Amino acid sequence: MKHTEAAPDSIKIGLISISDRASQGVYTDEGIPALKTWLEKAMLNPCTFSERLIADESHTITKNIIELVDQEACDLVLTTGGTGPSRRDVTPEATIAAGTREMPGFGEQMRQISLRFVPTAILSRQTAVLREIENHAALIINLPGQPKSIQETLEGLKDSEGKSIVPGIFAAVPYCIDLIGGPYIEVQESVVKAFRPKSAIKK
Ligand SMILES: Nc1ncnc2c1ncn2[C@@H]1O[C@H](COP(=O)(O)OP(=O)(O)OP(=O)(O)O)[C@@H](O)[C@H]1O
Ligand SMILES: Nc1nc2c(c(=O)[nH]1)N[C@H]1C(S)=C(S)[C@@H](COP(=O)(O)O)O[C@H]1N2
Repeated sequence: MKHTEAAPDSIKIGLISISDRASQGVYTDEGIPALKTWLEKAMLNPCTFSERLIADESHTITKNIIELVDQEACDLVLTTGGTGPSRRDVTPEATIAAGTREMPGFGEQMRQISLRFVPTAILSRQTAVLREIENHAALIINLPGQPKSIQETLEGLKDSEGKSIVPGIFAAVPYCIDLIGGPYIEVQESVVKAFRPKSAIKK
């Protein structure tokens, strides 16, 4: 469906929580709820979510990303967890295996943002990729596993009056999805301000 003022494009979003313990029921998964809560607050488009809670297994992560893009036609896939230096943290490599091209700027910006919250931000190896198949493409982004890091990285750092100090990575997502031929994403400006060149803004 093409964008019109009356009917914003609907967007399909895949959410993957990657945690050995949450997937085994040792603790309750907070990753998917935190992702959904933030997206429901930020997105003005109607969204359909496909959710997966899986262990830190490389093959399973790659397979789930590919299924969400190729079979469920997701435009955007967000993962949470498994980006650190522990032996079991394999999300970045599994994401790269599912991608056709890497988008390193997302990881770079996330580490910059996260350094404003935790000195251990540099321990996250998070990245992003495009997966481009015939007639469809998607953006896949890794977020760290700490549930609070989801809002921190997507929304960025704000002052006490809500003014942006460091923009969150979601600011660049709508234009990236435009460029890969996906739906026109509109976001709640008070949550995150999307950056698009003037020529790409639809009235
Ligand atoms: N899906 C989740 N739900 C709730 N809390 C989580 C989740 N993932 C991580 N956490 C919390 O964030 C901390 C750091 O996340 P990290 O991804 O490094 O976990 P981990 O030590 O690899 O363990 P696991 O994969 O079993 O969650 C965890 O120790 C846990 O307290
Ligand atoms: N915004 C933010 N980024 C963060 C964190 C956090 O709490 N907030 N935790 C850091 C820590 S302690 C680690 S080990 C790495 C990797 O986390 P992961 O293995 O849970 O993905 O993310 C880092 N990035």
